[in-house]
Amino acid sequence: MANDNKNTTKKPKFNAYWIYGLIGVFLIFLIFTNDSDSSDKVSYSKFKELIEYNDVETIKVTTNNTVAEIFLKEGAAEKDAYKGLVNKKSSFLLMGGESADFTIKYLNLKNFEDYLNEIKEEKKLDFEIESTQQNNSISNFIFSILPFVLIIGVWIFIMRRMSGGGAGGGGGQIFNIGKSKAKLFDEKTDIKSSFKDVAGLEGAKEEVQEIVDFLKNPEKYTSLGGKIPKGALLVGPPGTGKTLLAKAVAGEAQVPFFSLSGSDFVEMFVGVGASRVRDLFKQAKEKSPAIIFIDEIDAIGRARGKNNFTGSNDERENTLNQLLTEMDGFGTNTNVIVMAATNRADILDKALMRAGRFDRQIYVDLPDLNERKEIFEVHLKPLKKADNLDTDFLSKQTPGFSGADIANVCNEAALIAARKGKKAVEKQDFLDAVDRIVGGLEKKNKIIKPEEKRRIAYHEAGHATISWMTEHADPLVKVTIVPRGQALGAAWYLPEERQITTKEQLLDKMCSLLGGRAAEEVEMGNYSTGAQNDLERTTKQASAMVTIYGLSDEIGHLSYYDSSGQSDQTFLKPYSEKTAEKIDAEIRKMIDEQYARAIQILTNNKDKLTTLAELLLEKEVIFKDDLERIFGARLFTNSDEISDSEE
Ligand SMILES: Nc1ncnc2c1ncn2[C@@H]1O[C@H](COP(=O)(O)OP(=O)(O)OP(=O)(O)O)[C@@H](O)[C@H]1O
Ligand SMILES: [Zn+2]
Repeated sequence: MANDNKNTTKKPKFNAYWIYGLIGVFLIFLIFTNDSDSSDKVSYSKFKELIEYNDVETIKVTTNNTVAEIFLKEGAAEKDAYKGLVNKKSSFLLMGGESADFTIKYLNLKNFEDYLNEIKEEKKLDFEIESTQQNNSISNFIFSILPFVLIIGVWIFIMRRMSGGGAGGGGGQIFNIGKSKAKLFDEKTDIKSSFKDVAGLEGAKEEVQEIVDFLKNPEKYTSLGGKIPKGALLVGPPGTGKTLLAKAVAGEAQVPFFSLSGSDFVEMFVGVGASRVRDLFKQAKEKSPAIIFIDEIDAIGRARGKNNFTGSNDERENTLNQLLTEMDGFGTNTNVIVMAATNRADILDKALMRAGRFDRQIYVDLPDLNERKEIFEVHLKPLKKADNLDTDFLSKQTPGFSGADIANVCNEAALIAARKGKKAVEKQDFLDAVDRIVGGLEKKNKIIKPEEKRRIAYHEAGHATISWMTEHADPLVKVTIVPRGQALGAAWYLPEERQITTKEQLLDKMCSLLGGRAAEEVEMGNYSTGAQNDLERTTKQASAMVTIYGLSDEIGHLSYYDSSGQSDQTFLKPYSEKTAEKIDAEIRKMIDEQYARAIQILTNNKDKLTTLAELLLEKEVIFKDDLERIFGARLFTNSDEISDSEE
């Protein structure tokens, strides 16, 4: 989250009365609604369980509030399994009603009725459907009227207070609930960010440059009939500068910037989220060209589940649907671009990523050594610091830190120096600040200890060495030990373009996958859990080679794969136990052989492995050039698309 909220503008002046009033009304409302179905709501699965065990006597389905009341059989409520679920009936009895043991909410009356009809015979239960609550007892009548009387009373009271307070037009504010909560940063007065303020992130900046160009000069693009991007998704760990980057785009393009968080859409009132989305886009269109920035979009963008019985996520889904509709709705001439940030792209609804929505994903990763240095330089600028301060040194002390962590270090160091009455912030203050922040980060498991870092460096160097030394492995472009998502380090490859792969190629690939663990053994003499992903991939690959592609001598030219996916259950394992044993042995043999080969290659090239690992420890990220310097030019050819990485 950006920490420079002081730029906030155009926030309506608050009149506190209506908030208190609203809370009052809401409380009253809660008290009464809770009383009128004082029995506890149970989940649908619990309900099924009750039915399953024949514990339900009658079900009373009311059609006006999608609630069904459930009455248990004599004695069932005392069962241990339902302890704590069955309610205390006192409050309801006061009002002269007969209390249900449970209630559940159902979603669709027709489906629910069908379901009940289906099980009625078997489970011997009664159910009745009543369209309105016809309860004529006087006390019930009073109790059903009273809340409304009270609500209206409070309402009148608030309105009086508000107009009495003389706040012009204050009464209208209550209706602002459906208005977007976006903070507007005006391009002329508020946005001072530019790409200069964003240190590092060269790749990401290059990608958003296109958005800047477009916002500055939309005609240039549209006149050629090109389609303009509507949305870009910034993906990366917290504090890596996603908000900063989006704001810098607005600053560079000199357009207004609407900023809000995904959770701002979600309120307790139904329909508010969707109406806020509508309002946000309306405002942005009025000011276009403009940028809308939605931080933490996962709050509304999580994958929509199947409509479950209780329909609890409806509100969030409505909000998401409205967002999708708005994004589809505005044409290319609207000149509003939506940028959103998340650190969990994997849980987002796929519909968000479809063409014409957030079809661009921009990765914003944790900074490497050099980038950290640049970030330090940005945040050191406003500080009064000692002359001999060495940013190289500082960035070496902060592996795994995000940009926000570094900003924090600088601020903390200044505070520490001030507390000591110093005239300038000194190296020791930064070290103290780092210690303090590491303490916090260690709890979050983000900090890598020096001996772990060494192991990661050797592991990655192992992958790199093998793929450089074997003919068919994909050549490397980059190796890093900067943590990235779940991975502690990674190596990127140039895959050769090929439609079919030979056995030799697959074996070389396996060998380089195993190179990480092999390097740990060669250097440290033991293994770690760090190779889990490598081993998983190797095992899957070997298994596919043996059982699917017919690439094992022992099993021969057979494939046990059924591409039609229609084979009968009994044919899932269309081989004998004996063959199964052979398959296991073949997979094991194949992997063992490649592992031994990896050990061999690394032992023969131990000096190069060491040079590479030490260089990695020093620089954290190294490129093809560095590898060439260590190993000499690679003998084998390659093409130019970057493939996936190895951890
Ligand atoms: N690359 C960077 N260059 C300079 N400062 C940075 C950088 N990355 C982060 N910062 C500092 O960290 C602060 C927080 O960053 P920002 O809010 O943009 O992170 P974020 O990725 O949006 O985080 P979150 O996911 O928590 O919202 C920024 O205001 C800035 O001071
Ligand atoms: Zn690995």
